[in-house]
Amino acid sequence: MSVRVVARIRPLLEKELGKDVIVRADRVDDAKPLTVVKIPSPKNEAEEFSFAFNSVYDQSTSQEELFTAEVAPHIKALFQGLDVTIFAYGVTGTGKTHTMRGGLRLAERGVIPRLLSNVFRRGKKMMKDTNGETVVDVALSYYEIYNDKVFDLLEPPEKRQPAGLPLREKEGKTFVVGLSERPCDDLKDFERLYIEANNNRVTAATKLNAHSSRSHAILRVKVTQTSGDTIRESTASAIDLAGSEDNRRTDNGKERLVESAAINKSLFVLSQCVDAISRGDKRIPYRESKMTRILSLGQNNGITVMILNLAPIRSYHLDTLSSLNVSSRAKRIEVREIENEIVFKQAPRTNSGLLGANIARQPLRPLNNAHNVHTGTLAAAKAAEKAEKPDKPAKAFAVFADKKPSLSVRSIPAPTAANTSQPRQPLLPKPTTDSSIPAARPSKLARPTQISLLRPPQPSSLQPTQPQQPISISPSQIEAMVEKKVAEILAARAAAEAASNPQPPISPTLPPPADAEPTIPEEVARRLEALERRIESEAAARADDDGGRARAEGLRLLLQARQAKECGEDLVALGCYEKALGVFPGQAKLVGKIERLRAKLGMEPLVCEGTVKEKRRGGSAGVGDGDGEGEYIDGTEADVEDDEDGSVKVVRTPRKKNGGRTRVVVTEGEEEDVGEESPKAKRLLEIVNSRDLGRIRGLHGIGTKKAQDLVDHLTLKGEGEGGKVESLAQLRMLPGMGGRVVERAWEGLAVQAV
Ligand SMILES: Nc1ncnc2c1ncn2[C@@H]1O[C@H](COP(=O)(O)OP(=O)(O)OP(=O)(O)O)[C@@H](O)[C@H]1O
Repeated sequence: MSVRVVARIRPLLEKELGKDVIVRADRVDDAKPLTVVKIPSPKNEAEEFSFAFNSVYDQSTSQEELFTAEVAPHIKALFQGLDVTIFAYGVTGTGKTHTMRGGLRLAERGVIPRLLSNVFRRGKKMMKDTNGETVVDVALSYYEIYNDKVFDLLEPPEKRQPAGLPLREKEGKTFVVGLSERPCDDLKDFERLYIEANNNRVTAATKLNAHSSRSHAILRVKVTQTSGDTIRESTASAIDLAGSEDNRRTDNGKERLVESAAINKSLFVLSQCVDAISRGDKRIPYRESKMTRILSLGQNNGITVMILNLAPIRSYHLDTLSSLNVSSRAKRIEVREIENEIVFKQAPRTNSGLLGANIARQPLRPLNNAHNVHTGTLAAAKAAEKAEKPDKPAKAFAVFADKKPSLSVRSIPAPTAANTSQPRQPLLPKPTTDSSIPAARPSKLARPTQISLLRPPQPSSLQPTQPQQPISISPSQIEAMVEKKVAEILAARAAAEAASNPQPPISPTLPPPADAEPTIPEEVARRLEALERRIESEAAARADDDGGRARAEGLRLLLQARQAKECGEDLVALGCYEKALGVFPGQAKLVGKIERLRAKLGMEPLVCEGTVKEKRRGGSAGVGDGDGEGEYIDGTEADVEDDEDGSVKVVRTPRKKNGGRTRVVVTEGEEEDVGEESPKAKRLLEIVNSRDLGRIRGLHGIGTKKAQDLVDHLTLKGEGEGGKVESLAQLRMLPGMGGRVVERAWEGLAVQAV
């Protein structure tokens, strides 16, 4: 379930030679490999955003290098029964298809043909090594998701049903019903099938890419190992996602626009899923698109590698930023899992084969090893046996999930074996908002796995409590907290010993310590250790580019809001805007957008001072949710314009005396209007309260009848009973008005005022 995220910057295409290159790969220090992507701020060239990944591949990276580093090491795991998913993500024309499929020449072949070649080679070797006792079969399925419909690419297009193939969830996995599967004996077989199938895939020329994929293509390679009466099955999925695109840049016609809307929507849902997972939301919106259902990012068992494809030039600037933001969040899913996965309660099948120099991956959870083993086999029986014993120590998956890091007993869910009917477990959050954690954080693999069992924690650098909090505490505070935690742990141990309780006081799900040494129980030690690393890396990241990160986050939210608006997802857009306001507090245009959306959705107006106070209604996501995303950008106030032309402008003004937090649009008597927007609001109310038919009729969107009704209503009521309208909210409640009418009238005033 770990997600490894790597970025690949493609070289300049011939037509791009001489263009302005703005994306570059970098390293955290000279001795380290490339792990950072740098890109200037869209507004201020002098300022650079940094995004850290598990690995970064620059323009010079060959197909072979990428494959060898990122895919080849997982083939062993595939044969150990783990599912492997590799997917390419990025804006249209950035090299996803090149990465996954590649060219026909040997050196140009992409991940997919190389994967198949390796699978066949390994399968043959296995059969040879076991003198034919183990038989390895490979079968392929290949399908596309086009306009949110699933079509089998191994079937001729004329056989397609317009509605496409349905999806079903079974045993925690998503299946395409009626998908064909073809046995495939060797590379030749594969190439024939694959080339033929690709001809069935929908592609078209757009302005940005002569052969743009208009669908998401999913190749599934099923590896079945039969050995005596045991069968082990695992699947490698290679996914070439269609690229997100800005229709303003692609000159798309009607058909392309429909495709594009479907592509953008599904990619938007994917980014929402990534966000929801990284926030630790209970509800992950997988089901909102077929692609996300199938990808099941973070829900699927096994290994997932996300390859972010990037174009290096300026014309992709905002799109590049947007995909950098999404993917760097996806990386967080992996980071959190790395921290949670070191649990060795059962004898694991080691993944030593994954210990390549480039692999910063965790040993997989032991029970993952039972994945894809058919019931009836020895391994499956063993897995089932384990699953049936809830009292057995299980994977401490929720290390960061417990709000209270006290030493209390936590019940730990029984592990999930693959291909069982376990419902999907919502992922637990890694509560950092960081989008640029230094990728050089040490791999857990590099650490001795027993260390946390035997080694007392080092108090000076551990962070003991409140893992959900953003890291904003000083080193001395950390130290004090650590001292306290360690004291607590020791006290608990002493109490337990005094009570002659042979069990460690922390968690009865853990075995007693190997000796009577005052060691910290494994789970706590592990937790502290993980926190220590997190604090180190986050502090480093924070020191590195605190403000830049916050701004990048703000921009990402604005871009996301815009995308959501385009998809008609007003509620989602509102949530994003409100969060962005947390980053760019008091920003007038942003407040205007929020107000209009709230009015449109029939919600109360925003009440805001500096950062927005949450005022949820109708499920809207608010800001200030304590995840640190609403942090004020230190030292400057950003004035952000999310223009209708799709660009996002960031204008910085000197910090104001009150901390740069402008009070804005306040209604309903909570505070008088003091923000920039207030003149408009006041002016609107003044016109309404004048009861002057002519003036009211002059308001945008208010015709003669509405104006007359309004005047009649106000005249009928005495001042105390609503004869005077005090706020926009009150105005919305009047007969014939409503959110949309008020919004339009207000918008009209805004236009006049400029
Ligand atoms: N690493 C690379 N080396 C050389 N050429 C590349 C590389 N990556 C991409 N290209 C070229 O860039 C162009 C666009 O690449 P590709 O079609 O793979 O983009 P894409 O992301 O799949 O686009 P879409 O989403 O529109 O399908 C192609 O001409 C491809 O050959």
